[in-house]
Amino acid sequence: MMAENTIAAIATAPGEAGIGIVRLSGEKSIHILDKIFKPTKKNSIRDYEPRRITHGKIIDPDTQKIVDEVLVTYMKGPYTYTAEDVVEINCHGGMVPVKNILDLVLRQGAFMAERGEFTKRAFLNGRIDLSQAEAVMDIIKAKTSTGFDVALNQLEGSLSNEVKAIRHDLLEVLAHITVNIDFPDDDIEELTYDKLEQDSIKILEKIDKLLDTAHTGKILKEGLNTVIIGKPNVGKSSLMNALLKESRAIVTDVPGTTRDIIEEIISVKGIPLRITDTAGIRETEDVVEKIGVERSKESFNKADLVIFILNASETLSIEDKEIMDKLQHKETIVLMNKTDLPNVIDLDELKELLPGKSIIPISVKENKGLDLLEDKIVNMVYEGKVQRHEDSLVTNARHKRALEVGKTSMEEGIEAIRSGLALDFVEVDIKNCWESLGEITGDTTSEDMLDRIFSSFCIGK
Ligand SMILES: Nc1nc2c(c(=O)[nH]1)N(C=O)[C@@H](CNc1ccc(C(=O)N[C@@H](CCC(=O)O)C(=O)O)cc1)CN2
Ligand SMILES: Nc1nc2c(ncn2[C@@H]2O[C@H](COP(=O)(O)OP(=O)(O)OP(=O)(O)O)[C@@H](O)[C@H]2O)c(=O)[nH]1
Repeated sequence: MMAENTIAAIATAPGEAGIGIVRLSGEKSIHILDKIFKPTKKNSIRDYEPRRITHGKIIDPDTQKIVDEVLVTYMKGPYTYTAEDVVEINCHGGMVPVKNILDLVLRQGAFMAERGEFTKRAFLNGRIDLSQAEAVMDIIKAKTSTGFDVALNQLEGSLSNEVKAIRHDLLEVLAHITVNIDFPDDDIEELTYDKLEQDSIKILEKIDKLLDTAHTGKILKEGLNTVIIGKPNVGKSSLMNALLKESRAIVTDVPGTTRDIIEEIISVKGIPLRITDTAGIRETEDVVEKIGVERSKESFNKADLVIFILNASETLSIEDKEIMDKLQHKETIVLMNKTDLPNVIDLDELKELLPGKSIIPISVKENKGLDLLEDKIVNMVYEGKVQRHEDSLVTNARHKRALEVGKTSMEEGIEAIRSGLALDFVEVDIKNCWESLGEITGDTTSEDMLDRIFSSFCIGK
């Protein structure tokens, strides 16, 4: 099933680089290449076997000007990334060669690929399912190697296989029901309802098991929004630096903002902590005012985790207590820093002020207690539910919703079975569940939804 248009896009990131790649996919790929490529050793690209890289020059057929010296590969469908004919032109890196070659192939009849269109074609042509296509994007966007592992796992079909297995079970139940609707028999019916209930409960349990991985999966993929809070001089920056040093972290300035919101991503045993901080606020002396500043308020409200730092060598101040008041409904880890100095904080009083919060004594200066902090974060994230990150199968909010909707249908189905409702009612619920789960693999996903999903991809993917 070939799409009509041959599409083209720059596949590599913009900017200075060793090599840049322009990729084409579709029936006319080779035809277009033929018009603009002059191989060094042969007369035509067709003289070469597919999947062999070929040296030559891209020449503008209108002006006969050399556009660049390149290596090209053509791959014959259907055994390619998109399952269509694919051509990749490896030119010199940098903005000019890729842009000129893209312009040239567009002039020769290729269409500019939409975001995610190569991967969309791989999906539409049946090479991968929807959750695998989404995994490609997660791979590109991964911020830690654990996040990457989870996405690669999904690309390999870990989630798809689970979902397919559940949908298979659902079909069996549906077949069972159909037989009973078509050949109703009172004697068998008693038995059937019992078996039906058991089978349905088993399916529900499988859905629940998948849903249990969603909490961890989301964090591994998107990171834990974290705010470090504490009055001036308690050691916030020191803690950040200490964590950064241990994590070989990826530091990013979020582009498009006025430099004042800085987000740093720290990897704590593979868990990405997205630490947002507002640079300007650091200069304000007044802690209450700090929290009052709109932006820090926002990041505080949004935070999944608050790390609150106290200075163990100073008695609790009003500022400390004002921060504590705001922590009640927040997942918080309390750090008593500077424990290398004489401790003057009354631990019992502190525990009373911070009911239910974990309090960890540390000394950033002497590098003590940081491992306890890291362990605490790891435990919080995994919640004792998922043991290894490989088991985090659900990482995507869309998949989670589909599972939740499927779960509700299944629960309604079981309820209908228990109330002894007619099989037609049960059938509807189970069918609904089957359809919801099909949205994960893309079997029952609407056109609109597909457009929405792929439009969030990178250009050239
Ligand atoms: N140059 C280049 N590098 C790349 C990609 C690419 O498209 N081009 N990829 C893009 O993301 C990734 C590799 N992913 C790919 C996945 C499947 C196929 C593919 O041709 N699959 C066929 C044939 C397999 C075979 O028989 O050898 C298939 O599954 O039918 C190619 C690349 C990473 N590196
Ligand atoms: N003795 C001791 N000093 C520490 C420790 N951690 C940090 N400090 C020192 O405390 C001072 C303040 O540390 P910072 O990390 O700048 O504190 P901060 O909370 O970021 O300060 P502000 O940016 O003003 O809010 C520095 O001189 C650090 O060297 C510790 O565990 N023990």
